Amino acid sequence: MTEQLKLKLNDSKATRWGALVIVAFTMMAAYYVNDVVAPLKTMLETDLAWSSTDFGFFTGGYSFLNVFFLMLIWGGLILDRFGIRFTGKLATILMVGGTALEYYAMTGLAGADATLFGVNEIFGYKTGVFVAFAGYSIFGVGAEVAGITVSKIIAKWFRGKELATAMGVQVALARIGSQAGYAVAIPMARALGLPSPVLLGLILLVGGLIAFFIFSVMDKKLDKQMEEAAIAAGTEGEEEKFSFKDVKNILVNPGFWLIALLCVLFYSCVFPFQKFASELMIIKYGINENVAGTFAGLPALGALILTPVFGGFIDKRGKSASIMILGAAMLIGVHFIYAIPAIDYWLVAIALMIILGIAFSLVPSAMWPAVAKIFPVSQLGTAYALIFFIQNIGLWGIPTLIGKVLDVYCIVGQKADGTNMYDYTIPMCIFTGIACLSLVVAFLLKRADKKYGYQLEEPNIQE
Ligand SMILES: NCCCC[C@H](NC(=O)[C@@H](N)CCCCN)C(=O)O
Repeated sequence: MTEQLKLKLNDSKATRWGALVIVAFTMMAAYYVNDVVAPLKTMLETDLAWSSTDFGFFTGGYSFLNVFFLMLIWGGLILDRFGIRFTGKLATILMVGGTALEYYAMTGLAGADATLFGVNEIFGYKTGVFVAFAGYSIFGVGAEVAGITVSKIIAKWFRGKELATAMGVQVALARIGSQAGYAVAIPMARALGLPSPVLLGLILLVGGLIAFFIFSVMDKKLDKQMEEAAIAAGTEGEEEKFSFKDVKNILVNPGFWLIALLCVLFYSCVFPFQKFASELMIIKYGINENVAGTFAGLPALGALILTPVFGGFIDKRGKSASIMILGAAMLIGVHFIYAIPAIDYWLVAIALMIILGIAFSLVPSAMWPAVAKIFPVSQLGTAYALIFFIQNIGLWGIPTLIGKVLDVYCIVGQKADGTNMYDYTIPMCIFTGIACLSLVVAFLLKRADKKYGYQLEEPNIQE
């Protein structure tokens, strides 16, 4: 009986995986909203008069507040100070509010002449574009803070259990949200109106908020059980708290900088590329608009299946550093072939998307558990927040740059409906260059692993 009483909620496999599914649903909704506007780029041009610069500005909005107002850093501090339940709810509320604003911009402020408080231009952007950007920026703060919160939740609920697999499964579930966003956006927008996919995202996020409240009840119970267990073991009050010394320790670790650099370079070649990929599919490869989004979302679909598979391999065999090198090398091949003007056969485009999906599974499944190998658990939340912060610089800068480059250097004509035709060679060369840098960093990480003994090449599960 006493043994029974000592069992904590997360000792039950069904309960801890149930908790994971609940918070993963919130993240799935977040990834859906994050990606659902990307395939609508051309429709935004025709229906709302957005230019490529407007689209790049909006897309970069996801990271704007995180980078320039250090929101991820504040989010990390709030997380460590006020805990996962408060931060998770706050982050989800921000996502709901931001998406509602984005939806309003695409309905109430649609078109070039829309005005808000009598103005039809804010900082040189159409009012509708700026408000959509503001909404997406608020959503981006919520999504990123929710991301670090969920990482910490997994570390808490799965410590000493299936930690890496749980992280892989959470990322895989998030990819379902991305793929759904890419797949439904155009057909739904055509059938029910341009902003309807965003409205669906808003509804999903409200569901995600409810899910987080349910999780909070479970987590509160777990905390109580942990306290009781700590009192019984005489270890109460020994829980490691956040300290500013941790930040210094993280920043002086070369492993941190190499992972952060690899993260920003690698992800800058994937997420921002995907935002423009639907249009690339349509213009360069002649793929039908209705399915272009589905193809652009293929990496997410591949990653959904492969991330847990590669995670399992890494758990058993190790080779994380080598796997990151392989993923970065594949990324170079993909972007380089997309950049070649003469190769415009649609099957090649799809094959490359599938290869990108494999690379997109290899690197994250090796990278995120590697962070947990380099840093002690007490520094993990802060380390993830700092890495996400640096990554967000790329997620803001690259789409902004690509949008501008498209408008300034790449317009090659106009379609019958008046929208621009773009030559994507220069943007794809930019992505190829960044991918090359990521390969260099991956090699440096492998060298640092040998030098500093991070054990990245060792399996996680010792037999
Ligand atoms: N335990 C960490 C999991 C991170 C997963 C990773 N997400 C990110 O890097 C986010 N900062 C950015 C998400 C942007 C979504 N389009 C991932 O691979 O998704």
